[in-house]
Amino acid sequence: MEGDDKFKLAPHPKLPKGKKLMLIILDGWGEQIPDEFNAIHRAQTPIMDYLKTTAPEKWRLLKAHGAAVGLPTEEDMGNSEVGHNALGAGRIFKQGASLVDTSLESGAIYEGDGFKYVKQALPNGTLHLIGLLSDGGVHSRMDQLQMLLKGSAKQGFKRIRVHVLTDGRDVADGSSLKFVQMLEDTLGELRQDGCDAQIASGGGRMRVIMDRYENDWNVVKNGWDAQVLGEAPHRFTSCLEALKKLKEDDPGLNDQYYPPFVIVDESGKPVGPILDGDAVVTFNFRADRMVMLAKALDHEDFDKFDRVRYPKIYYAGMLLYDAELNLPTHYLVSPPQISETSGEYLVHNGIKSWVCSETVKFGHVTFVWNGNRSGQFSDTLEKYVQIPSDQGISFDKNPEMKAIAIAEKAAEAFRSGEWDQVRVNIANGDMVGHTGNLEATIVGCTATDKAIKIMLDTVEEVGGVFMITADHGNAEDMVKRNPKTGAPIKDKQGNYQILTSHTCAPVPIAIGGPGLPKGVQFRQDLPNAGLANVASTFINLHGFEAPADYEPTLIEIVD
Ligand SMILES: O=C(O)[C@H](O)COP(=O)(O)O
Ligand SMILES: [Mn+2]
Ligand SMILES: [Mn+2]
Repeated sequence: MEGDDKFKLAPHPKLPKGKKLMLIILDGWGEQIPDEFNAIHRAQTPIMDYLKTTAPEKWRLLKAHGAAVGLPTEEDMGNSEVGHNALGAGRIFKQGASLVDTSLESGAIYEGDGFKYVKQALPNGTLHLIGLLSDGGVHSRMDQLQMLLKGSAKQGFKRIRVHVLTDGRDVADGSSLKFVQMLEDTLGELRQDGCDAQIASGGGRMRVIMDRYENDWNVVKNGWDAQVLGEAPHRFTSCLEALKKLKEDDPGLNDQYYPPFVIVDESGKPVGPILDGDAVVTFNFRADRMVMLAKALDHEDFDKFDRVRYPKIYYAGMLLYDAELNLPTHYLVSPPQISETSGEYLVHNGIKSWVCSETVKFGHVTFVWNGNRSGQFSDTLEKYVQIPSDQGISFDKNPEMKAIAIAEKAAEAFRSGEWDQVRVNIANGDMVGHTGNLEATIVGCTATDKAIKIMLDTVEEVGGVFMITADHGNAEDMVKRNPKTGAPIKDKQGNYQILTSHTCAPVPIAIGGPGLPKGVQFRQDLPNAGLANVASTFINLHGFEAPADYEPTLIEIVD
């Protein structure tokens, strides 16, 4: 691995090689006003508090949303995919959301090979669109779906079926009613123009289709049964009716967790199973929660569950979801090309990395960190360790998650002296934050700080260096706010409206440890720095100059 000139980094003029670095990514941990809805503020976080207050020259904030992570607008909150891409790649790439916008606006999407393939279903095939109904901008966007629907009808599809996944995670719980109404309006317009367009099935994203990293294949099977086979435990004649009735029967039900349902006609027949000769597009641009379905749709050989029927279809993803696996084979828009990421530089310069998270974030700190690239750059210089996440429960039921287990394993790896970089992702702030359960999120954040203590104690013991940062905000704000005043918003019943989503808050970054060379501190001249500035910084701490095209380092060395 060593010796490839393209990746050879110059030694840093001042910083020595050989330092051991503990690199901790807190998922969903932003900086916000310390009020009662800030779960991080409410939690016991003595270590993070200490870092913030005792060494201001080694603590600062970073941008983690909008343009700083390649998203279309400054209103776009950050997310794990764009955050880990920026952290690992050291540069800002236009992300899927922006690329799809451009392609839809110019119409290029209909000229590409992907849509041409889908059109092979014409003249008789139905077009099925499957994806998340939301304007969260994390996995998909409502306005993109509306444009795609209209565009597809113009391209000649006379029969369209939409299989909706309700959100409540990147947007407010309960908002799915609004999105379904918007969708019905668009479908109504298409019907007026002579296109038979309808919703065919639905369900909440966490119970239907959108599992990730093979945590629970049953979630995908639920979707397959409803969307492809037209079979589900619930049958309704309209999607709005489904959402209302199911919530009446179970008032605590969150949009994320609607059970699968199919829409049937007056005779009780499902209106849109997927049949031979049909076209299917999964319209999420983000990959992680579409990969499993894409495998089920694309792979002739598939053994994760019994598909019962495997229709011969023309399937395309909105994006190529996995470039290594070439999955799916057909796609409408090319994903960002992210190469020469920090991990590749590290192995070519002999830096050994040990990387760990629990299942729900494992792919983020490995695959996404490496520019959406599967596998390791080196079998000898890297080790990726996955700790199984709890299955079948929402994370507020066990908000400590695997934080301590990850920390203990990381501490052990660090103490072994075998690894130059020990990199972990601690998931609690994000995964518990998404449940909207404030008390549980507080517990999750307390557990996170305890995990940090375990790792920093080891850094202290071994004489190493640490860097702690986060990928985007979430747990620091658990209430919807008035965008102008910032005041918490109450609903009609007088209850505060829970915020389950990420935020646009900046995230902290802290460096330290007994091994941090004297005089290293954060520069003052980069007030707008963001996550993409982190890679240069840790490359410096390993004793190398960062690649010339990376965003500038955050540190300087004062005498
Ligand atoms: O997929 C999810 O869980 C949310 O939509 C976004 O969260 P993440 O970006 O932290 O994964
Ligand atoms: Mn995240
Ligand atoms: Mn999240």
